[in-house]
Amino acid sequence: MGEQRYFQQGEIVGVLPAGALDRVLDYKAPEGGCRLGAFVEVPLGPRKIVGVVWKEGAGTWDPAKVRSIKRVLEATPMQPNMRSFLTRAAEYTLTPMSAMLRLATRAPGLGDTPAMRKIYRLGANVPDRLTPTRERVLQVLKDYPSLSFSLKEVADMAGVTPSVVKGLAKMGAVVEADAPRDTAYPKLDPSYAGKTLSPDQDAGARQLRSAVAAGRYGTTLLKGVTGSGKTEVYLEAVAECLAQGRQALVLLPEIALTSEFLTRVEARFGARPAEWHSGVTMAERRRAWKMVGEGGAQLVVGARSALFLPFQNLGLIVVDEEHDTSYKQEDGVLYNARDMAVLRASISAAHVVLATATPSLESWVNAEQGKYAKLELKSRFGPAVMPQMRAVDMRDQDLPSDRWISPALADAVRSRIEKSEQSLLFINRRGYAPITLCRACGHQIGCDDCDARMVEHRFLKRLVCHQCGETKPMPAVCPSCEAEDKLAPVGPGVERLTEEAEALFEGARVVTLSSDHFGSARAMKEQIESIAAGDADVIIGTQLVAKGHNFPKLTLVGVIDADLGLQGSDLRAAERTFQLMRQVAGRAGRAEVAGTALLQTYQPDHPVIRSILSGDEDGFWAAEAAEREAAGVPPYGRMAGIILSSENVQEVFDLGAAMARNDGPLRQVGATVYGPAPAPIARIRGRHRVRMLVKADKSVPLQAALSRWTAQFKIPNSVRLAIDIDPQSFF
Ligand SMILES: Nc1ncnc2c1ncn2[C@@H]1O[C@H](COP(=O)(O)OP(=O)(O)OP(=O)(O)O)[C@@H](O)[C@H]1O
Ligand SMILES: [Zn+2]
Repeated sequence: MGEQRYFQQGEIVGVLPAGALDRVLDYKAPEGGCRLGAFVEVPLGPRKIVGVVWKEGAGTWDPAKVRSIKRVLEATPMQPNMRSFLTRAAEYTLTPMSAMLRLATRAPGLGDTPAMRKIYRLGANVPDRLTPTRERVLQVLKDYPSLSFSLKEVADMAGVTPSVVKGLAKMGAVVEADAPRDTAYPKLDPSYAGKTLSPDQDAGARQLRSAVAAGRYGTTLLKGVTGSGKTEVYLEAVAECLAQGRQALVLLPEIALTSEFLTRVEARFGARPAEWHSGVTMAERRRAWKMVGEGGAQLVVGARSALFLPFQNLGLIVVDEEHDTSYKQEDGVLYNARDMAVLRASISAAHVVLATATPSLESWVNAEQGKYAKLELKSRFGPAVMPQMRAVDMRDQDLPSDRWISPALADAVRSRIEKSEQSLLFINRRGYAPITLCRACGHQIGCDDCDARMVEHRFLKRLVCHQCGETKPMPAVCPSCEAEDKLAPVGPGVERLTEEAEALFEGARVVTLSSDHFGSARAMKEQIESIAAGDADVIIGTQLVAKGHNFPKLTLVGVIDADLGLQGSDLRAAERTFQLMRQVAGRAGRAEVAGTALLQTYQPDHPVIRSILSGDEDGFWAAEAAEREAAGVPPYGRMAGIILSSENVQEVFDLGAAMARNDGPLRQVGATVYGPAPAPIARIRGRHRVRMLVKADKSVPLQAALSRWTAQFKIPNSVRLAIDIDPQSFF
């Protein structure tokens, strides 16, 4: 990376402010000058905000009136390829540049002066009296001359109280010094301890290694059945990247998966990488951000926002479980991390590995068309075989309306308990019951601010709105007719299923895995580890368990409601159900004993259920692709969701109608706008919501047309307009 252009003090530069005005503004370079790309603090009105020196100044202002940059922040200047990434990501997602830059400056304490900490080293003086505790301290410092210890660390290692160390410092036998708080991550060694790979895995690893070694942009779809060892294979791509001296990023869809992954990285490379997600401390996040920028972090494991870290020399991005819907950010800046990973890699000459057992249709089509290279692992690693999948036809099962575990499934669970094997019962619904109904008047308890029912959570002892997060206690009487003792739960959630399982399988250890049940990432990690160690007989879980976990004793998976995802009008309903069912089933039989998956369904002949059971994946994708192509929807056509919201219902409908009428810029490129219509969830947090859908051919330059279209309207401050390119959800 070459040094970027330098501006002398007083030269006019253009600064893009983060998260404020969406414009590059002129400032004077401060005392000492600044480089292009520098992170700076500038005055904006009465405020001070962080920005980046984006380009030369426009010079259109009276130089006497141009204000000066306050100061240059301690951070490596942003590189040109990061600036083009942000620019292109903003163009693609129709996001204001300043909001985009905000994603790239989300380092806690970025504006603070570099934090220092006290470290302790061996001093020149000899203490007047050498007590055993003092001797131990000096010995520790002698043993590790290259480490910088904090007070607590030396004291702990020597097994003394901090005052002993302080005492030695007073005598000059120990030196107290200031050192920067953020330090580089320990070196990862690419040749530390590779596993012996199976022939299939080895061939895959070679293909990925040479793709990374090529040093050019490319994307590989790594499709491997659950338990085939995709992680082991892509870690070889990481090894190659590190050996090339470039940085690597691994994105995981779920924080709960990081801890197991970090352990595997440590086993492979001898040290732990940097971590970036909402579960790490502020101090650690600041360290990660700084070190990624300075090259002191070779590998980052993180959530989607890690894509906006200031990598200096990015050679590889792995998107694990690439089909996962959580890669789509549904709040604020609407972007899909999988697509943005491809964009960032193409700008940085990096390789992308999309790893999954059940690809998204988009990626499957890209691989079929040759845009992505394809790599397949068709069998499980070692003696493990793929689970058998069978339907339980619920029409034949004798079950009262407030029970959900069929006799057939219950028998299967019992036989596993007898053999000390584990069973997993999967239900994709948090809480106790989705509906609370008054049996006197039929009223269903809803959220005050949203057009949504409140979900009873017994564990939290509250009713919770899954749209806005609002909670309230269960009322004593019906809020509508005031009848007493008439409120009843309707339908199952994970907590209610636990209750049923505890009653059915007396004496068995039943454990619930749902995100609501853990106060911290650590608590969840411990629960997952204890299950893996065999401390549970029956696991009741939501979505959380479907992803990536390894429970060696698990041999049975029961899906309580396989039909759940097939309802609704989402164009991806079939795809999602297929992915989810195959993923959940993939938790079974990952070690020696073969696994079975039982799907409870009322529609065993539904084409999607049939293809899930038959395991004819390519057949499923091909049929799904043909249907989408015929309908001209993604990935064969382009779509954008337009969501207008306001507290005033008339205002959103009026604006929506005006937008639909004045669709000239869209029609010009052959795009069509549908709507406006009330959104399926017509009110969230007190705001009324109206949706429109824009459809176009794949070749249409949709973003430009959308910009011209929306620019025609004056959007009142009370209305929020969100444009969702390639929408994944339609609520
Ligand atoms: N070559 C190997 N040597 C030793 N163990 C291996 C090897 N390959 C895979 N394994 C083990 O097999 C298990 C499954 O591997 P891994 O988690 O990588 O599979 P996966 O394809 O990512 O599965 P999923 O899609 O279900 O997440 C792990 O416990 C892993 O350590
Ligand atoms: Zn609500």
